[in-house]
Amino acid sequence: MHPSQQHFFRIIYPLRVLGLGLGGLAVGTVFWERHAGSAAWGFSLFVCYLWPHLAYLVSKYSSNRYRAEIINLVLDTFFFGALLPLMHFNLLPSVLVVTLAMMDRIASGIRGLWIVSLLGLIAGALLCGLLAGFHWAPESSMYVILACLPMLIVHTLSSSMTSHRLIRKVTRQNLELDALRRIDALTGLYGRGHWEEQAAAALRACHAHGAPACMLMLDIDHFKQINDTHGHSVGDEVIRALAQVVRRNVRATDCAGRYGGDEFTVLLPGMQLEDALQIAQRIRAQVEGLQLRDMPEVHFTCSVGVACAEHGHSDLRAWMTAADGALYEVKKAGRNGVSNAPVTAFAPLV
Ligand SMILES: Nc1nc2c(ncn2[C@@H]2O[C@H](COP(=O)(O)OP(=O)(O)OP(=O)(O)O)[C@@H](O)[C@H]2O)c(=O)[nH]1
Repeated sequence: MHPSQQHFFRIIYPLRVLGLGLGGLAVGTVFWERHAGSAAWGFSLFVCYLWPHLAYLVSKYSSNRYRAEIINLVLDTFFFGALLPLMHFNLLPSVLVVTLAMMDRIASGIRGLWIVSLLGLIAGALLCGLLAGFHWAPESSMYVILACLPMLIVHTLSSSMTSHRLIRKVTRQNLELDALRRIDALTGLYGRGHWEEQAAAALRACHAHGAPACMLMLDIDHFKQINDTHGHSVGDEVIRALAQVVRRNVRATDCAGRYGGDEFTVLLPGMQLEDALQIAQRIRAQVEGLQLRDMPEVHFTCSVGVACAEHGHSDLRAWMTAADGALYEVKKAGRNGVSNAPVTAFAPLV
């Protein structure tokens, strides 16, 4: 059973007991004022104080509990409809019963429930009106108004609490979804989208006030061969191991991401080229010395392109192209190395 359905079954019984119990107070006051007969009293006592327990037992022992509970919800409104002519359409309790019942059914989110319930309510009112007669006495006395208040107050507060819980749950799930979007599942490094956002912000800071920043672009050498020789799961292990090396060598303020496949990008805000090259060399050397625990015979290396943010980079793509160009140079020169994009002198606009 889906957790949301379990929750639905858990709360519907106490809510029905409470709602109908308080509703019975209002109905009873109207009946008392108009000296209702025993049939009307008997019916309202059944609806308000017996039916909630009966509905619970019916759904509990039903083979399809969800369906049984939906039928119960429609039957609820059929009974509410029947109470309207018995109350001679006393205005306040009638309006409250119809409005609150419809509110609950709309809020349940169950498709079509409110419309079927509305039909059930009209059917109940018509049937009971035909049997007991249609009498019209809409004035609500002060006693009836007072008797309606508990139902109104409790319903309003419980609806607000439900909305409050729902909003908190949706907010929490949105945060979790956001974390999933930001983090690469295989390596735990940032994913491409988040990394690009951070890198674009660093480039904007460079344009705005000359804040330095460097980017490393890493690619595992002959990774396809590793996959082909040892299998995809060893390939994944290699990716994870490289990610660990990257993580060990960056600061908390840096942003290390897996850009896709066997390609990694590291953003180093506030860093000059010399320092960035040192970090790149350190990562490259540590990757060269890596040994997988279960596959010590697998060795691999990586190539790194380094590029500093420049005013001449019109956008992130241009900055990444510079780092990619440096990476290409390393690959061309035989791999397992580090290279940087040529630094262009900044010519101020006149
Ligand atoms: N195991 C594994 N393989 C992946 C994953 N994503 C991409 N790949 C593979 O990574 C390989 C990438 O190879 P290429 O970038 O074409 O080239 P390479 O073999 O690394 O060669 P060079 O980059 O030129 O040194 C492809 O075979 C992809 O199928 C992944 O998540 N796990």
